[in-house]
Amino acid sequence: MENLIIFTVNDLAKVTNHRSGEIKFGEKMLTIPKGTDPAAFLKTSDAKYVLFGIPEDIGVRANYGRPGAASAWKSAIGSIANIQHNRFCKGSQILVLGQLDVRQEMEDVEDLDFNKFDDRVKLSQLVEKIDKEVSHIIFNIIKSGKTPIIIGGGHNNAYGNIKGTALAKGKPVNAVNFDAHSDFRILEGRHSGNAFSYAFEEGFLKKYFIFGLHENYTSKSVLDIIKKTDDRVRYTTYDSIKIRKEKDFIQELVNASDFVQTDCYGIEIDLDAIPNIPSSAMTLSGFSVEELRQFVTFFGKNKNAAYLHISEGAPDLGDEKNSHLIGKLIGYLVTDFIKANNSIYPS
Ligand SMILES: N=CN[C@@H](CCC(=O)O)C(=O)O
Repeated sequence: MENLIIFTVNDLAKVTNHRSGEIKFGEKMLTIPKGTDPAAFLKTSDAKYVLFGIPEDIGVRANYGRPGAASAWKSAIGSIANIQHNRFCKGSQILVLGQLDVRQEMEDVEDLDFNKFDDRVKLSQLVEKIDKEVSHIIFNIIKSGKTPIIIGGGHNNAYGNIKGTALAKGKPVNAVNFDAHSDFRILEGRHSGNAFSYAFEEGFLKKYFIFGLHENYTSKSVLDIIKKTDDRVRYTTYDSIKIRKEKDFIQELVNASDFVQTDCYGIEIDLDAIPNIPSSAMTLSGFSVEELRQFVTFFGKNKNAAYLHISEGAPDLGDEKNSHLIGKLIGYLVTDFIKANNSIYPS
């Protein structure tokens, strides 16, 4: 895991705002001790959950999107460190592994232009490079018996999560994706819009459920492909649940769960499904934060939940004075997941 920037105990101290009489997550979360091999430490650590950041937006750039998702990790770790450690959720269950080292790659893409074919090829090649690193790190976390909590980055990283999980489990895995988009676009070179189609095509993804697809942003060709693979790829639309009210939110959670829980599954979240959250494909219409939290709680309390990935949040695209809000939202989702997951595996 050489392309990893380890999050040290000093880094944690810097982002934790200490107050007397209170205990914050930052005072309880574990870090990799200096000079220790992270892969070896993972195997011996008591933590059940491993926090891993991917501060990149190269996949978003390769998908003609608006950069900014690289800033979510910093915002998230700053918020998570300041959550209260109490009877409801304990920071000591979390090991903060660190972030993928994408500094050079982020510099390399600064002047690339999506409209130029050669630049697009370069962007996709860099996404493939990140895919390899992500899958290797996720493989190591899962092999050590821990549950990864991944903070993106673009939704391109779903590919590495799925591949790493499948390789660690020795079989293809399932995924449930809370998203306005299918990310099942054609195999035209890697980007943030085709993580699931690549993982499916390459045999790492067995069954895939897209929860809350926006009908306006899903092409006829993708809908046709999904229709042909109904035994393995299914969806429910946001419009059918919240606008036309043809379907019930809770019943749809149950349907999605019945579909994916037959095997290990990843929980994928794209924050562009939530109104007003700064992201590349930001929207004013979509599920509420509370519905997203219910979704995470519902899927997190299943023994087959293998990981949680929160992607596409882009504090840099939002109001400078409130850039902490995405981190705060991510903090809620992380603790919802841990609380739900703990209810099936109490420590
Ligand atoms: N992961 C997001 N994929 C969406 C949004 C693209 C964007 O605007 O960034 C898609 O490909 O449609």
